[in-house]
Amino acid sequence: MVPSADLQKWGGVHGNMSKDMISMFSPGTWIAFISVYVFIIFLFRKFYNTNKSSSLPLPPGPRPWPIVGSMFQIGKPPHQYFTQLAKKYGSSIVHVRLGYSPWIVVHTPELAMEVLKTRDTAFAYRPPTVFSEHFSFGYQNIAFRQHTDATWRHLRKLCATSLFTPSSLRISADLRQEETSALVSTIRSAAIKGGSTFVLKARPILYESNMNMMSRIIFGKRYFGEGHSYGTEAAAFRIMLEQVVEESGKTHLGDMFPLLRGIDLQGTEKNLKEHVRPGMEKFFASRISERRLQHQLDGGIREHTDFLDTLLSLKAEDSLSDICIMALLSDLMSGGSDTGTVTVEWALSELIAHPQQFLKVREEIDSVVGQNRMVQESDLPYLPYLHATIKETLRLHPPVPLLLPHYTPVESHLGGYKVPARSNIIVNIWAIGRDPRVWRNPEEFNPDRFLETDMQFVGGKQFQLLAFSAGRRQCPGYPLSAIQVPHTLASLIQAFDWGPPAGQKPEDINMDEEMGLACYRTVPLEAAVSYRLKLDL
Ligand code: HEM
Repeated sequence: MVPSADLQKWGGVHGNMSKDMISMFSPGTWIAFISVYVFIIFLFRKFYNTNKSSSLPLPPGPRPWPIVGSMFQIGKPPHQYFTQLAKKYGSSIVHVRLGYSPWIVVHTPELAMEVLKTRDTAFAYRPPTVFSEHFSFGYQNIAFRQHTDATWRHLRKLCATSLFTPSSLRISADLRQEETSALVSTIRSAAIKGGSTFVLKARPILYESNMNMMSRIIFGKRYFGEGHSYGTEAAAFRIMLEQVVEESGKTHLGDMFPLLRGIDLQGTEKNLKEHVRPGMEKFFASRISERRLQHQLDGGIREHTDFLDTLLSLKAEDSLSDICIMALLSDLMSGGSDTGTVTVEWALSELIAHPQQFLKVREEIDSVVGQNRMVQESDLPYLPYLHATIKETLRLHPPVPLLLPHYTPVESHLGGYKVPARSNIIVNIWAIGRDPRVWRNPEEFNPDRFLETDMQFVGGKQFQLLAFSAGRRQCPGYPLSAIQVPHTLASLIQAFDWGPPAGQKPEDINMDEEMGLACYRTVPLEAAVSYRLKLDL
């Protein structure tokens, strides 16, 4: 059963009932009522509760303050805070209470396997949250729908069999190549104009390129940079993105105190309900209706050129409601936006900080592709060191370091400890990626370690390298990222020399992290960049 509905119903029922009930009874009747209620619960727990996990202890963790729990102790970024807690309590599983919400955080491949594989069915739920409810149009998307829901399985299957198949990805190969070439050409113009002292602020330009690529793959339009021609529509798109990023970073009291949900003391839910969600709905509904019109004008002969075409042309038995299509579109846009951007930004940062490894990637590309043509997606299978570099980057800097929260609506157990009902189950993949018991010299950036093993991101065989997660909730966008991220990185390394800005040394590159929609560099990357290929490429 989806727990969200229950929680909201309880909040609503309490909210509506309390006034009438209070005036109906005298204080004495109330005290008697509460005493009987507590006594019945005590008897029930003592004699009828056969749940074995109840007798287990909770995992160790900070002693929670009354009511607020450890809300005010949680440090930033949270993955580093949890890692410190695990060290402090000498335990690979810890328990932290935030308000009334229990969080169970695991820090080893073995416990990750228990969450994501062995007991996947028990822990693949998602917690109901204020943001996820509105962002997903009422839990209609993949990321926040419960895995027990048949439509969730249908949506995941659609991704695997229609959107991210090798043949559908081949269809979008040309547009990815165009966007990567546009990225190279924009940086080249800026570098030539800027001369020998040119310093590139990498993140905005990587972000715009990534968003253009995603929006073209998904609904055939680009909204950033030169050559986009959708004035107000592009503005609406950007506003929508900004709002989603801002809202996703907010703490909602209703998530930690479910009974406060209806009151919305901070007014944050009102904003989501009245501005953010309608803005998203308007934007995506317009894309759907204009495409339907286009299909009518084309007389049904339009080929499936992007995801939206595919989603609107599904057979009757597979077809989706408009609200579900909108939720899926927002899922795919947000899933693929910052994750790809930060991966390339972190990879460039590490390579600038490690010039020897940079030269190794460069030499590999030059020897396979040469310097007379741009690297293409078809070259990727012949660039093992490039892939090892991306694995090493994602080991140290997973864009989603705690995965999305998993959840259990009922009491359970994990690693020999009790897991209370309605707990968030968190897999700290950042900690696993830096654990000396799992990796030799874990803090060292050394892509060579992946040349010695055949460790893959997906496949469910190992639980050390979990940037795309595993099991039921494993990232469905992996097949796209597995092409797009290495291709973008290879193109940038092939076309440009990269180094720290004048006056800085490679070892000065700051690697501090902060959390937003993904895990970013605290100081966005700035690099000295110069073009190295022929100008007519
Ligand atoms: C470097 C790129 C990416 C990384 C590192 C990444 C990582 C992740 C992670 C860690 C999760 C959470 C899994 C869990 O909770 O166990 C996830 C979920 C998801 N990702 Fe990705 N992702 C990437 C790219 C993409 C792309 C390109 C798309 C779509 C176009 C996408 C769509 C999704 C969706 C829809 C989910 C929710 C799955 C579910 O809850 O069933 N991701 N991703």
